[in-house]
Amino acid sequence: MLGYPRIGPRRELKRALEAYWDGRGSRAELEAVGAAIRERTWTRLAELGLEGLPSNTFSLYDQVLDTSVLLGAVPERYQAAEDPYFAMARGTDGLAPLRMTKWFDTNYHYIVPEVGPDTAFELDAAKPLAELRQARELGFETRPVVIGPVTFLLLASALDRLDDVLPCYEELLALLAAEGVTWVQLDEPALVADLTPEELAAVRTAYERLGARSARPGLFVASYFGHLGEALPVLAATPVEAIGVDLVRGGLDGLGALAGKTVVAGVVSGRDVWRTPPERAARLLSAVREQAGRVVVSTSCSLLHVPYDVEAEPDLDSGLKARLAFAEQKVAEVVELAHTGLEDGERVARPRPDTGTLARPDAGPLSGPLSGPLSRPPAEPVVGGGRAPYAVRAAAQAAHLRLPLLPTTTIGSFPQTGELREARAAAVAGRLSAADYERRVEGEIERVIRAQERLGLDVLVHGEPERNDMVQYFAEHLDGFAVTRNGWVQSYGSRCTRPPILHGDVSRPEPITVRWARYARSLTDRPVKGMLTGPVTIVAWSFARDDLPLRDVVFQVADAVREEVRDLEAAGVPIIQVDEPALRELLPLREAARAGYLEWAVAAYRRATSGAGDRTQIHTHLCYSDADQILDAIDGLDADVTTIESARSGARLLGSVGTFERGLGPGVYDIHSPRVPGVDEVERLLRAALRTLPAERVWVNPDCGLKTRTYEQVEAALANMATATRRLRDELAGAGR
Ligand SMILES: Nc1nc2c(c(=O)[nH]1)N[C@@H](CNc1ccc(C(=O)N[C@@H](CCC(=O)N[C@@H](CCC(=O)N[C@@H](CCC(=O)O)C(=O)O)C(=O)O)C(=O)O)cc1)CN2
Ligand code: MET
Ligand SMILES: [Zn+2]
Repeated sequence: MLGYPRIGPRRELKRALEAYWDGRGSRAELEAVGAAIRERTWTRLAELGLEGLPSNTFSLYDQVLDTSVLLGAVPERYQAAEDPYFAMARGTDGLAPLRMTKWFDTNYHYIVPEVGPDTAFELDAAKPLAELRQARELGFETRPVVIGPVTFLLLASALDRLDDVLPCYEELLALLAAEGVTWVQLDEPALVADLTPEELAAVRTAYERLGARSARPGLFVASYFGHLGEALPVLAATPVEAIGVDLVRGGLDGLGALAGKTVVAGVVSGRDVWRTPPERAARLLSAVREQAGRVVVSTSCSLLHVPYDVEAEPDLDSGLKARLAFAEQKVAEVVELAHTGLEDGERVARPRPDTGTLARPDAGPLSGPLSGPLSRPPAEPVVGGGRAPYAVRAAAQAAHLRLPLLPTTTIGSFPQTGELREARAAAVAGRLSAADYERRVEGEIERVIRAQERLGLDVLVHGEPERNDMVQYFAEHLDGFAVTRNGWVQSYGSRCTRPPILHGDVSRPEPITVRWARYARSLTDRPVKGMLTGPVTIVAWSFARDDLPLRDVVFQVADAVREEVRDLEAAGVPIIQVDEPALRELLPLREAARAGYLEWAVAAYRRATSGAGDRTQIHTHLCYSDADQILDAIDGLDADVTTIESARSGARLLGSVGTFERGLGPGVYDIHSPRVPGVDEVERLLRAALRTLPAERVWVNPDCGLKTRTYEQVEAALANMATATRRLRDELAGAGR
């Protein structure tokens, strides 16, 4: 398999990281936890019978950041920091972190490499060598995994530096060869997107050159998240010995070009939690064997994107559980398929390993997630929606809400304190009664409302204290979803989610958020906005059934959200925010499929929101910096106000949203970093926004929700945000507005 979860089966790494960051633990303690996780992983994989064990798939924060360090791309300004690695990842008091963004179409986030014309690449192979040696001491021979040069430079937007970076890779190959390493895995997921002729030429140059070295391990170039397309024949013509293909998403086209190569056949999906239908896998493996020199059975991508172990889920329905495979089960499938997985039933002449207790549950034949016609017919699109044109709505809302110029607001969540999480854990375990838990939530809502009043914010939120997560919470209250107890998947750094499992038809048995919105409203005279997660995001951050088109699944969720919007409005909530931070995430990696996706994704959002009256102000929130590509779609959502991440990339974003005709809140506070932005900094970002947008339509808000921050940080940052806003308001008033 191409990579493995590394947060630890009980999130040991998360705890160790957070202890280190808070000064409760030492760097040595953190390293020891990492070493223990790696040891456990190799031991387990070997027990499962996996033959090709990878190393260097562990990371203390992110594998792309590790690659920046490997290649010496550590910007000067971080070099003097006490811990440059975490300074790049998270920032320090005086230093903003590097940008963070989504890893292809996943909910994993990587640290964007900063490579300029002057970046002096210099190999620092300490990490891969240390992992290799640790594995050896434990008796395991491993295949080091590093991100390949083309993907690394494409992520850095610096492909022009290829000639300068290749010597580092050459040196790495020589070092690994000297260590006696026989294979190295170079990850090149960027090759499954549309590539320009220059980019294809870079693939050729890179692998011709690396392949030409005499003292080197075998080169295994791993592609994933789609089909290699035009890059396939290019790669095939280079001397690399092995090529990994994602047969779950990519299919068999063009594999004839790989005749002399080892094909690492990704037949077990690393992107879902369903067991692999054995007939489908066998068919694929047989087809590959006819075309390729040698076939290696593998996962379609790293297993980083799935939880560790189905067996850690005592509460899951046994019928559902029997259909599920997490990382351990998927590795067991790979091993099983390698021994029996050919269509003609021919056995590979190798002894079968003892998979012990980790063999699949005996639940009858493997099949897809669902069998039988369980579903409602696909929903009919809601045509046009019931809402008046924006100008009409805006006037109705202005009269109703009476907001000042440059209204201030937040994105929804307030800090999830330790006490709150403990109370929720106690309630789940039955140690705290439902009534007591609800009182705790109400207490927290009151605290959040009072804090916002004190800070002088204009549109208040209730703070989302009742939510463990913006997707899991809704999944827990909708039929058709199951949630896990330990199914954690890393999202970034120490932050994890438990993606719900969407296995059946979706419906909303009763209102979900209304009682909390009502309670919040009862505490204040200021407008409070209701807070919902949008249908695309709920599905994107769950593991969705794959027996229905994604569009139909999203529409089912949209109908449930629509009911909730209606109920909030009926309860008198004047502003309703429906978040779609994952709208961009599901954008197909290839251009040809994008318009089709955006059309139904936007239709789903409108279906969810268009039941609201004109006087109800609909907000949406998106948080990624590269919104440029989908601006028309964001516009198509037809939300009255859009709040969007921009603190770290303001200028670029503002350049493209200048034409946006409704309310817009470009984020002025980067909430992903513990750093508190100063008044001047916020003011500068606001001034930049006011240069491109008319003041009447500008909102003032952070980049995203505040749940990962502390109250101390949040209150200081929001106070600065409010002060900067007042300065600009006064200035605009003085200028005769
Ligand atoms: N699903 C999802 N994807 C997203 C985001 C998001 O908010 N949700 N935001 C963007 C960035 N990604 C993020 C992902 C996770 C978190 C995050 O804060 N995760 C929390 C866990 C959230 C959660 O499920 N909390 C539960 C469980 C908390 C917990 O750990 N409880 C303890 C016990 C209590 C304690 O002692 O603290 C335990 O179970 O052991 C709860 O609050 O109930 C974390 O890693 O710390 C933030 C952003 C993009 N993708
Ligand atoms: C990842 S987008 C988060 C939006 C959500 N309303 C929050 O504030 O947490
Ligand atoms: Zn957000």
